[in-house]
Parts: sequence; structure tokens; C-alpha cells
Amino acid sequence: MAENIVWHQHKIDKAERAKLKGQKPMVIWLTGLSGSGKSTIANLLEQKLTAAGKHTYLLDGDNVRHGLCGDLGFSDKDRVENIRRISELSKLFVDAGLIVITAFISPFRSDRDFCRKLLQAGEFVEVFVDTPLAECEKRDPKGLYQKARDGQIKEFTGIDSPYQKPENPEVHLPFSGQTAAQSADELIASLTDKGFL
Ligand SMILES: Nc1ncnc2c1ncn2[C@@H]1O[C@H](COP(=O)(O)OS(=O)(=O)O)[C@@H](OP(=O)(O)O)[C@H]1O
Ligand SMILES: Nc1ncnc2c1ncn2[C@@H]1O[C@H](COP(=O)(O)OP(=O)(O)O)[C@@H](O)[C@H]1O
Repeated sequence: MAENIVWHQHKIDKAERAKLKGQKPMVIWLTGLSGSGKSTIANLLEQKLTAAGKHTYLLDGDNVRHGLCGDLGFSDKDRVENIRRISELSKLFVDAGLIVITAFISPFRSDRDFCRKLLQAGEFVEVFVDTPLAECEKRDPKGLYQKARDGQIKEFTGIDSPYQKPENPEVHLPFSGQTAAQSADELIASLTDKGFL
């Protein structure tokens, strides 16, 4: 823990930056198994929000693990640290006035709740991309499930590493054969209905 650190209150704050952008800053936190569609839906969501004049930033598991979290693996401990860093980063981006979209497996409830608690009420929107393991495994877009089944990847989520489903997400996207575009539309409609957008 750092000592002798004093918080600086800046003259320009989140409310002022949000006003300038004409939007409500928040984190739209997509969680779900690998292959559930988080990245695909997050990209579609970001395109739609950008077209509507919103200023967004998409944080994606694979990309962040190339840089900020490049030193982390997939043990429980490393996943906790991964989500802790993403949560702190998301909070800074929300402070900058952005609508942050995140696409991490984020398998542990307590880590997602950590991010929720870092933010103010209404700023954390949990979206459960609820695609069953069998469907994710059928899609297997990166061939990782096959590798996990073959024992080439250890601690793979859903196979030999746990995924704790959200109990009360702001938005639930169960898979019932719809396309990714339909899921993105459903998400936007739900965010609008619930007053987040
Ligand atoms: N062991 C294991 N378990 C799960 N996922 C694995 C693993 N090894 C590599 N990958 C790839 O890493 C992506 C998940 O990274 P995340 O940062 O989202 O994971 S976590 O939130 O820290 O659990 C995940 O990307 P997505 O498929 O986009 O979810 C995988 O491509
Ligand atoms: N309804 C759907 N929603 C999202 N992705 C879908 C859907 N149907 C098929 N897919 C495909 O499933 C794969 C999901 O991969 P991805 O978006 O990378 O998931 P994740 O980020 O959760 O690992 C993509 O290849 C996508 O085209």
C-alpha cells in the first residue's frame, strides 16, 4: 500500500466532461463464457452507439491481455487481478465521461461486484451473455475448447475452471438461436427501456 498520498480534487470533474459529451458515463459489462458472443455483441453495440453520437471505449479480454494484463495467466488469482485492473481502468474511463463497454469472461461474481462497488449507482450495467456451454463449444471460434478437451489448455472456463452466473444482471441475453445482430438490438432496446441510454 502506498503511504503519504493525498487525493487531488481537480477543477474539471466527471459531470462537466459528461455534459460536454452530452451522455451519461457508465460501464456496460458483458460477461459470459468464451465464445458466448461478448466481443461480437460488444462491437455491434459500440458501432450503434457511435452512430448515435455517443463516445465509447471497448475493452476486450484478448486485447487487454496483450498489454495492461500481459503478465497474467488464467489461474483464479490472475483472473481476479485481471478484473481488478479492468475495473479500476473502467472507473477512470467513466470519470473521463466515456461509455465503456467491456467484454471479459469475468467468471467470479465477487470480481464483477467489485467493479459495481467502485462505481456510482446506475453506472455499472451487468449484461449476462447467457449462451450455454454446448453452443459455445459448437462455435469454438478460436479452437480453444477443442484444445481444452484435448488437455492442451488447462484451467479453461466451463471445462476445468468455474463460471459463476450473474444472479441479478441488469440485462439477461439468453441464447435461443438469434443472430448476434438481433442480440445487439435486444441489448440496446433493454438499455433504453431501463433508462441507461
Ligand atoms: N484457460 C482459459 N480460460 C478462458 N479463456 C482463455 C483461456 N486461455 C486463453 N483464453 C482466451 O482468453 C480470453 C479470456 O480472457 P479474459 O480476460 O476475458 O478472462 S477472465 O475474465 O480473466 O477470466 C478468451 O477470450 P474470449 O473467447 O473472447 O472470452 C480466450 O480466447
Ligand atoms: N447470436 C450470436 N451472438 C454472438 N455471436 C454469435 C451468435 N451466433 C453466432 N455467433 C458467433 O459466435 C462467435 C462468438 O465469438 P466471440 O464474439 O469472440 O465470443 P466471446 O467474446 O464471448 O469469446 C463469433 O464467431 C460469432 O460470429
